[in-house]
Amino acid sequence: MPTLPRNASTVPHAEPPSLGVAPKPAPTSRSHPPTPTKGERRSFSPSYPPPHAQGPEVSRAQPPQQVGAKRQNHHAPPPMIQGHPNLHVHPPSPPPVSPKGPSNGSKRHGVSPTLPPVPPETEPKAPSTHPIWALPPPPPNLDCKSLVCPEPLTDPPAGAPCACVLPIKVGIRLSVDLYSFFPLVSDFADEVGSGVNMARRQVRVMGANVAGDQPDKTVVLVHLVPMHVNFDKATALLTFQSLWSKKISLKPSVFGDYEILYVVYPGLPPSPPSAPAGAFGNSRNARAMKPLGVDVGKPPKKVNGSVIAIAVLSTVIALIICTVAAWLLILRFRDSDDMAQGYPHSAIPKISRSSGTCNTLLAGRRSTQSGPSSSLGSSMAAYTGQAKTFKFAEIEKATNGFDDSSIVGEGGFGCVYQGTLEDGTTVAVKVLKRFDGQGEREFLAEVEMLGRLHHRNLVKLLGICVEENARCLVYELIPNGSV
Ligand SMILES: Nc1ncnc2c1ncn2[C@@H]1O[C@H](COP(=O)(O)OP(=O)(O)OP(=O)(O)O)[C@@H](O)[C@H]1O
Repeated sequence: MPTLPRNASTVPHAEPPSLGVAPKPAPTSRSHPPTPTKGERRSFSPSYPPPHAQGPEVSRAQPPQQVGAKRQNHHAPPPMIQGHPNLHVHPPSPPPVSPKGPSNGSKRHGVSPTLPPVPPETEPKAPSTHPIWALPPPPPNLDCKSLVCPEPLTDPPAGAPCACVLPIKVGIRLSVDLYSFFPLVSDFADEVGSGVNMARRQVRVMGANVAGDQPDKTVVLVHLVPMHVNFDKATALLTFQSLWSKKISLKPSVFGDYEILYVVYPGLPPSPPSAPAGAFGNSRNARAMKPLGVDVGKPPKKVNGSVIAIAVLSTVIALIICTVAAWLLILRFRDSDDMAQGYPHSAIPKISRSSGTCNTLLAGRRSTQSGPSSSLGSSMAAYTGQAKTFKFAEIEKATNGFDDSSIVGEGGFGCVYQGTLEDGTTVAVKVLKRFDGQGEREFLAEVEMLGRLHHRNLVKLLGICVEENARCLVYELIPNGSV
């Protein structure tokens, strides 16, 4: 941003170039608005609406940071170089080197671009910075004649209550030279006002200057004045955003491309803002700025909900598949184990005698098939004792269908039933309750032992019953007592 002179000491005491208009002494009274010559009015004064109408208001230029007690009044002195109260406003000298040249302005306004520059006064040497050229003041607000507003306050816009107001200060760099800008002040104020949604009378073009070392550009100082004492926070922020997001539609064909330099108001973010995207692009300094800090890398990416759902679903399905596979394996091993024992698990019906204390596992299969089971086949085939092999049906009939009333006792082998064979022989029938390897071994051991041993103190084994799902030992019945 070009350096704008803050006070008279920074302003060169240079005689503005002569434009063929004789300087006039500055009026000293507020009641004397500037009376530029015909040529001046045509060339450099923005058009103003009537004092109380909506329209642009232009007053003395003040640099954005200037804080002082300078009086700003509606009847400002005629345009002058800031700090030179006795000098009339003259249009700035043509830029020393301008691609466009002052021909635009002169063509438009009849000002000769070839006017020879007037040598500067002998006093201080002009600094490299250009002075702010104050623009003609706005028409007086007749309602607030006695109002005196110290910096940074300023007079209210026409139609507003008579109270000093605090303006938003805006710096804008236009891609037109200073000569070309002055006659466009009114249009410029119109477009700024519409860009920030403010009434025309709230926009004051305070001054303009050549943009530093860019003679073909112009820095314009604009005050946006509130209708009341202050802008509310929302309005100020909205204006701030509108400006930085370049919502002002300045005609490129007239003003060229423009650049916001600063927007200053209490409570607003610093200028240029850092939050909005592209805001740095408006600042040459900010472009190269990079905040110091630790690069912690990219923040973790937010996980999509559908991804989580898919992951959970996949896990559940995998768990189900594993469970089913494990269950099938278990079943397979159990079946193979049963097969190894000769008893297909599914083929062993369980008959639970709920009544009585004897929990007997019986073969429920009422098969007519007789003969040893597959697992005992070889062992029973080797049995050469005198015990008879009974059919299951015979044992079942003898015990009245293994009726609970026939139970005479229960041991480790199983339940013992008493029964009567067809030939009238009373017998005690032990029914094997364990259909596992141990039960089978016990069964065989007892059969082997009792088949070979005969003693008066040993109960006599009359026979056995070995069918697919039944293992029974048939003894002579010992009446009246425990054996
Ligand atoms: N031949 C039999 N005559 C009458 N009752 C019997 C006969 N054999 C067994 N019992 C009855 O059945 C009960 C259990 O007999 P079992 O031989 O099974 O008993 P245990 O010898 O105690 O058992 P384990 O089979 O563990 O040796 C006996 O206490 C008896 O009351």
